[in-house]
Amino acid sequence: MEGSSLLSGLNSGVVVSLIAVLWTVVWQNLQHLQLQQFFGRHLSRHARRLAAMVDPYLSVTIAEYEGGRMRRSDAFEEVKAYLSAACSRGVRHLRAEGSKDADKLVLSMVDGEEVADEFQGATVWWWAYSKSPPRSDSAAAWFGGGGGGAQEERRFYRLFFLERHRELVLDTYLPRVRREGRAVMVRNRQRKLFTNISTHQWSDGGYMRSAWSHVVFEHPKTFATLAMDPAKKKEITDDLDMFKNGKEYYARVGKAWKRGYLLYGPPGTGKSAMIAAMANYLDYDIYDIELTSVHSNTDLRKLFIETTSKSIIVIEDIDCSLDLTGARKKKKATAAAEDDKGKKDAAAAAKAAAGGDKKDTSSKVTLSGLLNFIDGLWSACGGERIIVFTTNHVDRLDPALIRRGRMDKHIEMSYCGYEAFKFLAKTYLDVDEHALFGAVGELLREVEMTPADVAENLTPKSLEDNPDSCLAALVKALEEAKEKKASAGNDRDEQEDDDEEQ
Ligand SMILES: Nc1ncnc2c1ncn2[C@@H]1O[C@H](COP(=O)(O)OP(=O)(O)OP(=O)(O)O)[C@@H](O)[C@H]1O
Ligand SMILES: [Mg+2]
Repeated sequence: MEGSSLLSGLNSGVVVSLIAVLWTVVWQNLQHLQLQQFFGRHLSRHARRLAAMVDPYLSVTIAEYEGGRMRRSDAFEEVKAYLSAACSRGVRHLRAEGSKDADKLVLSMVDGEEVADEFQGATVWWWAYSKSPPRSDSAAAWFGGGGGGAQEERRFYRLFFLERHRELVLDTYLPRVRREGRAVMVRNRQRKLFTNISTHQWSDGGYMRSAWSHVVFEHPKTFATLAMDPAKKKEITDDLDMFKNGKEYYARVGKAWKRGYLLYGPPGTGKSAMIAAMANYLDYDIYDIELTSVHSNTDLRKLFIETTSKSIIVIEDIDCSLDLTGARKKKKATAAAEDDKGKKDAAAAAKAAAGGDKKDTSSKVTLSGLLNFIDGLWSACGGERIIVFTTNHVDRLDPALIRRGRMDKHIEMSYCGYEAFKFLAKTYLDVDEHALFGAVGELLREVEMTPADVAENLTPKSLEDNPDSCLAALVKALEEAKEKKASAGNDRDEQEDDDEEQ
């Protein structure tokens, strides 16, 4: 009793100083023994515990998931990035991830590691730890496959500091950590291409890490290699610039910071290529949603909430992946099956028809669910998102879906014109002028050929190929397409005559 009252009577600051002196002596001796690395960590932890008896430590815990576990915490990522710089100094066991620079690694502490940081004369300690998710092993095994790794543990960073540094740490140090963490993240950022994990594989109620899995996005397509009318291209890049720099504008007019693009046109006209070019231009991530594997409107919302800002959310072939208007739509899609051009829709219609009977595999995402996804209350979460829909048949889409305000900009991707051809010739063959350009221009006016087909014809197929042979191949392909078109026209005329006679 006497001892404890004596201890409590002492000024806590004096005790800490005493311990610090003792500690320095022990430390310097240990250095000679080269055991500092090993003992240092353990002793420092014990010394801290001892000191905590008289001058209590406070702690702040930063969890990987917050807000009802719906979204990965930004603060966690920022602390992780901040510590990656500190890590190279004092930590012995590190976790490594790839970075933008192919030769470099981004390092972070493994669980159980601790690192000290100095700030304006105060020492603070960061400790990384994790906890197992509270659910059964069988459920964990179930979700093992997805890139989200649902069986993985929940991770935390805990910051310890002395009570007398409370204000300094909370008001100055932590905001600085977040700021610096963000700067490190920008430096190391690799762009990612996300795809949604089928909702059938989501956890039912248990702890779930992510609804998305991702790969590093490394598509080479840029606006510089996208063949289209230069004026149109400029219009699109200007629009993207306005969006990217429009934070204040959107706040002023009271709109969520997002923009919808509808890309429509025949297959092979560069819709997907345009999305890749947009992502490269803006330096955004891409979230590619496969709607057929989204089970319900609620799941769609969850997917949306998990997207981060500075991203492009893409739904390709929107008319095929969603049965927007029920039975009427299905009939239309089946009719399209007879249409030569609608091969893709036919496959999708067949898939929808086959899937329609099996209740648990069909998507129950509805038009209203999708509209809510685009401009409901949730769409304002996070900000700075572009939503892109692509379709081959714009006329099949519900007007509500594509009205301005939802899909703000409609971009038609069309067959290859002369300007686009010249651009492709320059890109693929490095020629600005050629005797065959005139013939190609003439033919392109008469037959419709997609930029994808033109590009394929201009691609050298062997070492002997040169601009002359590639352009000749293109002219040949265009002439064949013209003949085919003419004979198809003749056949149709004959058929019509027969019908009339009958
Ligand atoms: N305008 C273009 N400029 C340069 N390359 C193009 C262009 N259009 C298409 N291509 C090339 O043709 C190929 C097919 O294009 P892409 O996949 O973008 O077509 P799409 O419009 O998305 O077709 P689908 O409707 O079938 O999805 C790509 O390799 C792309 O690089
Ligand atoms: Mg495409």
